[in-house]
Amino acid sequence: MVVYLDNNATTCVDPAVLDAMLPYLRDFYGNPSSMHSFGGQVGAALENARAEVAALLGAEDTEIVFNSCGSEGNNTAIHAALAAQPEKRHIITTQVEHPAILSVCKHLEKKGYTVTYLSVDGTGQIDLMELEAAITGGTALVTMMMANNETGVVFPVEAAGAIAKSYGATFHVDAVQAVGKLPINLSNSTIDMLTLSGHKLHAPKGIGALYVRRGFRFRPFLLGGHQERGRRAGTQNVAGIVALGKAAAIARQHLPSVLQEAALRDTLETGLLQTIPDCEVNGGGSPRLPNTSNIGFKYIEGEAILYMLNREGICASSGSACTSGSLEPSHVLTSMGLPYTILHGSIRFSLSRFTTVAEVNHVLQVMPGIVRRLREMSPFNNDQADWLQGRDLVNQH
Ligand SMILES: Cc1ncc(COP(=O)(O)O)c(C=O)c1O
Ligand code: FES
Repeated sequence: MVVYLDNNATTCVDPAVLDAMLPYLRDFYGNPSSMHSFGGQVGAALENARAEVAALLGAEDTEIVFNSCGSEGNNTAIHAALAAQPEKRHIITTQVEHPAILSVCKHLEKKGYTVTYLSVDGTGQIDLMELEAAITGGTALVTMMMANNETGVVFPVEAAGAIAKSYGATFHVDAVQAVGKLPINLSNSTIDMLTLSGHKLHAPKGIGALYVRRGFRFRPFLLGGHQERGRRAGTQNVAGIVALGKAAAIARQHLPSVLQEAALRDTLETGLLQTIPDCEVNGGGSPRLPNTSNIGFKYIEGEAILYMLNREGICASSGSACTSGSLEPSHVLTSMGLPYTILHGSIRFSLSRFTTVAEVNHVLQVMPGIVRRLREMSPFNNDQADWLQGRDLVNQH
């Protein structure tokens, strides 16, 4: 049995989504831009999908631009915001964004842009006063995530957007983790552009969308053909778009019962906290996504926990060094100022509407034993241990 609790990394394709897309791989292979009706029927499917995605976001159909993934959406949005106000060379983002934002910002700094990275507190939350203090009339863009992929912490985006608007800055939101998990209504919103990604909401990988508010002076990132009303060149991923449309329709139906998902997450979280000493919920003091639980188990390595969980058929993840291939612990947890023991011993469980009570119970059954065994093996089993005092040791992991 595989217990899949890594839904913030990616999700399974909903069987209904697969059924909807298959005909567009097998039978209806026409080009949606073609003049003949064989292609034309494909074009109609695209527009239906666009309407479904728009409905999930409370947007208009024409405000949805299909693309390949969340990373593309984020890159495009930043590019478009800077092109819309080329005289402004200041960007505001946060320290805990996804690399698809942070890497672009680092790159832009080398090109002469100034970037402010807003800090977060111990609960993973930003301070709007810090945004107020940083923003000026010269700020081209404020970009932040709606919900954090590692901790699930939700940012007050509408309030941040109101500040951005009052200074004339473009406001972009990376909602890759939020879409389908939180209600979103862009019809009355401060958001100019919003990124989503299909594979986080039970559509396949390789399809995404960027919402671009009507009237926003958008400059395309990919130049070429006139697809997507000239806003994203390239023959569309028709099957992927149909899949995203179906996934959006299902997500919209499912939204009212997202609270049940939160109940299952809470069962997992409180169960672990009750049975395992010395652990805490990262971001627990902030509003969070209903599906995410990031827990720090002190004195042991997250990677060791993942290894043991894997042997039990349980998929989870850690935002720390080894899994991401870098030598640093999670930039999100580091920005929260968490102690080293937590930084290295944190595990993210992320659920979906397909997660069952039996799966959660399985985790609750095996986790206490795993943590106990690892702690027995660990020489570092209290906060006073010498190794914790030596900062330089941390980077050797
Ligand atoms: C918050 C956030 N933004 C962007 C992305 C990138 O999305 P994609 O994998 O579709 O490029 C992810 C994926 O992990 C994410 O969690
Ligand atoms: S983060 Fe991988 S060993 Fe510490």
